[in-house]
Amino acid sequence: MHTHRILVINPGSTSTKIGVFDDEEVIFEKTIRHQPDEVNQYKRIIDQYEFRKQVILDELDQEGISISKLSAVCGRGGLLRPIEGGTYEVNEAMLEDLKNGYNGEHASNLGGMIAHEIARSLNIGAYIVDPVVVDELHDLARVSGVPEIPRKSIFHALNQKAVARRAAKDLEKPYRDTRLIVTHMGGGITVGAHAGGRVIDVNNGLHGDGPFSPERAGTVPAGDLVSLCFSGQYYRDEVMKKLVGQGGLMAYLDTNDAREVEKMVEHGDQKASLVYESMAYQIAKEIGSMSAVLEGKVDAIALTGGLAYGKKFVEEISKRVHWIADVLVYPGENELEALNEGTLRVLNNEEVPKQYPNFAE
Ligand SMILES: Nc1ncnc2c1ncn2[C@@H]1O[C@H](COP(=O)(O)OP(=O)(O)O)[C@@H](O)[C@H]1O
Ligand SMILES: CCCC(=O)OP(=O)(O)O
Repeated sequence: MHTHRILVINPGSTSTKIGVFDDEEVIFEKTIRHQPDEVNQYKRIIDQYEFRKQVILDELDQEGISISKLSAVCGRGGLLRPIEGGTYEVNEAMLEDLKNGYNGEHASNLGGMIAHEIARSLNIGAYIVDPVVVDELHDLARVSGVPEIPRKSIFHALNQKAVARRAAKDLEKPYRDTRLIVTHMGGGITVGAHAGGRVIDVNNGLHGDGPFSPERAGTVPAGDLVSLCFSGQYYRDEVMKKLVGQGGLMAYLDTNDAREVEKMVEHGDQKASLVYESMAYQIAKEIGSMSAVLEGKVDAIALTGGLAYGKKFVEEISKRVHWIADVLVYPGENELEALNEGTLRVLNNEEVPKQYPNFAE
């Protein structure tokens, strides 16, 4: 069997991560961090398309990796309609929903689109794996209190699933039989309750739900938000930016880089200390709430994402939740590997790629 060379693309809110794999072996991996000004100059996520694509092509070029040798390209999937997990072929219906941001705006919308463009020029397959809209919510979790606003499943599905499988392996149990609270802490933060191999509850990490994050507001007092919206002071886009992009650490400390915040804390900045500890406090609260979802039967709490590199930050969370279950820490994420594995399963004919439905038909 010949080797499959796969390019995987993971656009996140604060970074673009890329990897090139020969079968399971990574031959190139790079995280390109974006300054807030660099991405915030674009009004809409779709406007970042050319910039992010060029960044990827330039990195490959600098590394001397020719795209002509690729067998497939895989991108992180974005804010599509709710679908089950798995590997999907990028098709026209999907491209349409990604372009229009069917469920909102997030950098992951660009993953499938860029994968498609690169793949099309080479006449090879383009895929997405476990997009951020994977929906396995328990019906109880959907009820918000306002019938017109059901709760939605928008989260780091790809890494939550990958880390949950890894934690289950470390606990020497099948994932299906493991009850976990997985907390992904990146540009956005999501806390998921995993039971029976499904994420039965999770905060919507994008649109004002759960802890605040390096660049998102999380849950805010709803009444005050309504007043702000109708104050006549802001356009819709401006309020949205306060929730996504300019919220959280960005709003209080003018940076979405937790390492910068840690430096401020080290230098005795009281405001930075309060805000950083408050982010850990809110995460711990969300973990506590997911422990109630799992009725206190929790095998482990897994902390992952870029923020999980911060030792003190992890301690701040752990000290408030370690009584629930053991805390396992998996800093960074396995998203590139997970994208590659999902694509390989299709190229090796172990799995048939799923088709994103044409909802217009
Ligand atoms: N070594 C580290 N220590 C503390 N925080 C870190 C470290 N590395 C990355 N981070 C923080 O993690 C966040 C980004 O996480 P990441 O999972 O890469 O985000 P995304 O994929 O959403 O862009 C940033 O706030 C970044 O500063
Ligand atoms: C939309 C949920 C996924 C998410 O927040 O990803 P980032 O942390 O990469 O922005």
